[in-house]
Amino acid sequence: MPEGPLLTQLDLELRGIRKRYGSFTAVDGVSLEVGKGQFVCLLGPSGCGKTTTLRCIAGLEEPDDGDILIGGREVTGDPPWKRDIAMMFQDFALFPHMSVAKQIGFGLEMQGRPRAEIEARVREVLASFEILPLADRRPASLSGGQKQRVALARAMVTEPRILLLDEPIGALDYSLRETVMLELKLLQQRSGISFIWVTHDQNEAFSLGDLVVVMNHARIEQQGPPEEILARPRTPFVAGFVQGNNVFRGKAGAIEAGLLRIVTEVGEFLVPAGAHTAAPGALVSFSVRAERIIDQPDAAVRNRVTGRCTAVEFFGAVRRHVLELADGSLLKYDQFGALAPRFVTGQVVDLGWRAEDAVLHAP
Ligand SMILES: Nc1ncnc2c1ncn2[C@@H]1O[C@H](COP(=O)(O)OP(=O)(O)OP(=O)(O)O)[C@@H](O)[C@H]1O
Repeated sequence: MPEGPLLTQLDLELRGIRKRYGSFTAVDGVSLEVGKGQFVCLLGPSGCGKTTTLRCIAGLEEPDDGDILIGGREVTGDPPWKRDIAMMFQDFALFPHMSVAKQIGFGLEMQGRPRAEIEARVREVLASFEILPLADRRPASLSGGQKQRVALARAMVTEPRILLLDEPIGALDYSLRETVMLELKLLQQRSGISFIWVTHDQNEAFSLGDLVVVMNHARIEQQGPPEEILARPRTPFVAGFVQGNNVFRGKAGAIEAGLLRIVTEVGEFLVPAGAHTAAPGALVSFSVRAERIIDQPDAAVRNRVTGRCTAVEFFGAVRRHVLELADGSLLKYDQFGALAPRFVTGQVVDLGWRAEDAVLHAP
């Protein structure tokens, strides 16, 4: 196939990557396209295959099937050092006996660059990561945040096309993470290097990623910009995994005026049918976000339920009410701002949502 302009613009392309360990399939047909300088987050629960996918991209694992292209060039059988990538691990893997300046220059030394060039480049990187005063220190004397910057500087100094990061801020104190995330995003944008960032933390993925790739059981369930994944979860797994969704399952009824009727244990609801053609009686699922729930809905609100409030929780700017429905399932209703709670534990209330606020999942 001729190499068109579109192909060469991609920093990374995975075509049907499959990796087995004995009879266990850790990655099952993963395909992904990463544009120039994109920030991609691989998100999913423990064991879903994120790290194995990253290790295949790095060349630390060889896939059983599929192709890997970096910068439009096939690299599937190449060793890591021939791939125009760098990696950063959760424990940072700094060399304990080397000064900060020395380890930042290490990759350039390995490339056999002239000494003067290495010195100049290391100073430049130390300055841009604001760690010049740490140049002569050893890793043992650095704080977690400082180690993180050194590891990142070391990974980015050779200007790889792609930086692969496995839970890179997982070891940092929670209070540090927000600042570090902001810094990392700015550094990534300035560098133009694509980041492939593995995390099980959806806050990280949604605040950093241009593209979020949600994995489950060795496969990609959904990929897209964060807004799209939040607003339009494609499967019940994605809807359930992403905070704040209420997921309902039921049987498909008729479609009228573009709305599919769904019969559940707690009532009948109308959901925009979109392009879906669910046969009557087919099992289907849909979700509605907690902030879309309406308290004391008026007659125009066609989807309605009754629930008993079991808890009122408060996180940051959101007050979440948890209600038990007739079948024992729980419904979340979020209220924004530091307003008084709408109701108290034990109270039985009517709630609803507009049909257009519900999202039908793919069959
Ligand atoms: N070398 C190996 N031999 C056998 N099984 C493995 C090997 N490496 C990974 N696995 C299995 O493959 C599956 C996917 O592992 P992977 O590390 O990719 O998951 P993950 O999504 O990164 O999880 P976590 O967030 O816990 O790191 C797991 O069930 C794991 O036990």
